Amino acid sequence: MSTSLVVNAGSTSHKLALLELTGEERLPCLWQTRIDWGGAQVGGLLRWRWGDDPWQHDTLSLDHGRRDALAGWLAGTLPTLMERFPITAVGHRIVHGGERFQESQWIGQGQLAALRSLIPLAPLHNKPALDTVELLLNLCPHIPHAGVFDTAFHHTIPEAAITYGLPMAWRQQGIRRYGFHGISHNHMARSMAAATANQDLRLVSLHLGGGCSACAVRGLRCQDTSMGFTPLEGLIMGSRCGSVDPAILLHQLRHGWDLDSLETVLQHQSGLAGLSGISEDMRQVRQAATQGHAQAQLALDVFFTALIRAVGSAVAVLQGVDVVALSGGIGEHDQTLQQDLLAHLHWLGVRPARQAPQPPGGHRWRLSGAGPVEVWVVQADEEGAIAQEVARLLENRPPDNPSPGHRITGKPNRTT
Ligand SMILES: Nc1ncnc2c1ncn2[C@@H]1O[C@H](COP(=O)(O)OP(=O)(O)O)[C@@H](O)[C@H]1O
Ligand SMILES: CC(=O)OP(=O)(O)O
Ligand SMILES: [Mg+2]
Repeated sequence: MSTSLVVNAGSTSHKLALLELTGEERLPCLWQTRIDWGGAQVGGLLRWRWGDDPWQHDTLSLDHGRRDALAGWLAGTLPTLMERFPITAVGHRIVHGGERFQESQWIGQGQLAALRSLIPLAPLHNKPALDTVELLLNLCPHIPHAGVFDTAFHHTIPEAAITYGLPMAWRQQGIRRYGFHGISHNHMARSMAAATANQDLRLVSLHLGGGCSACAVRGLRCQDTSMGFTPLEGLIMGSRCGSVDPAILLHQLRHGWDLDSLETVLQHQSGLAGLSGISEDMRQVRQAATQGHAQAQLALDVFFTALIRAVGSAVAVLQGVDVVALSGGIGEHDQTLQQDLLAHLHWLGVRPARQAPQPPGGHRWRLSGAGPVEVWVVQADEEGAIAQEVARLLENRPPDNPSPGHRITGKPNRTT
C-alpha cells in the first residue's frame, strides 16, 4: 500500500489526512483530522476519524501556543497512525512559493531557509506550514517530504495580469501578483472539466474559506486571479481586508501607525471581523445580521459586493463564462450566499434551479438550473490534490537525497 500523509495549514485551521495513492480521481481517505484554531480561549478544536467512522472530538490546549500544541499532538498521534498504516511520503501545502518554488518538489532541511524567507509574504500560512514541515522532518526523517505550492497554478497567468503598475526597480525585486489557493482552484478546474466533459471550459472559480479568492480559468490554465503579491489582496476575507487603496496605509503611517500595528489591523482585524465587530466566522456574522445587527449586515453586503465585482472581472477576462464554481467553507455551506449569487447572476444567463438543490451527496453539485451558464459547488479537496501531486512526484522523480534506510526506488514506495 502506498500512502501520503498530507498537511494543509490554512489561516484558521490545520487539516491533516492520510490518503491511499490508488490513482483514482478521489483517493480513499484512511484517516483525517481537522484542528480549528479559532476558539483560542478554549483551545484548538480537534475532530478526527478513521476512514468513514464517526468523527471523534477533542480539545488542544493552547497554553503554550499553536506550535507546541501541534508538536505534542503530532508526537502522540503519529506512532498510532504508523502502526496501522505505512506512510510512504508526506505532502505539505505551502501557500507562498515565491519565484523559486514554481512547482511541487521534494523538500528537506536544505530548502527550509529559502522557504522561511517567504514567511513575511504569507505570515498567516507559511509560518504554521513551515513549523509543521520542521516538526515532521524531525519526527519522520526517513520519509520523503514534498512541498505543494498554492502559487504554482498561477504561473500561467499572462505577464500583463501579474504586473503591477510599479517602477522597474520594484518589479525586479519580485514584486508582482503571485495568486494563491492554486491547489484548490486547480482542483475545481479539473473537477468541473470532468463534470462537463469540456476541456476548454471557461470557469470562474471562487474559493471562499478563511481566505477568499476568485480565479479566471480557461481550459485548465489560470488566466487571472484576485489575490496578489500576498494573500491579502482581493476579496474581503474573514479577518483580512482584501484590496484597499494603498494610500490608506501611507495616510496611517503619517498619522503615527507603525509597521507591526498596521499588519495586525490588515491581517487580523479587518474583513468580516473588522466590519462586523463580531467575528471572522461567517456563520456568526450571518446569525448576528439575521438578528438585526447593522454592522454585521454591512459586513455581508461589503463581502458580497467585492465578490460580484471579482466575478465580473473574471468573466471579462475570459470573454464569457460557462461555469461559476464555489468552494471552501463559505462557498460550500453558506446557502444564503449561494442563493444571493444565483439571483444576482441572472444577467449572465444563470437560471434558477427548478427544485431546491438536493442535499449534497457527492463532491460536486449544480446549484443553478441547467443552461449555458451554470453555478456549481465543488467540495474543496486540497488534501486530495496534494496527495495526487505526491503520487506524481513519487512516480516521476525520487527525492534527491533519500535518507539512509529510505526505500524509494523511483517507483511508489511500497513499505508493506
Ligand atoms: N454552514 C456554514 N455557513 C456559512 N459559513 C460557513 C459554514 N461552515 C463553515 N463556514 C465558514 O467557512 C470559513 C472557514 O472556511 P474553511 O475553508 O473551512 O477554512 P480554512 O480557510 O482555514 O481552510 C469560516 O468563515 C466559516 O464560518
Ligand atoms: C491562501 C489562503 O488564504 O488560504 P486559506 O483560505 O486556507 O487561509
Ligand atoms: Mg483553506
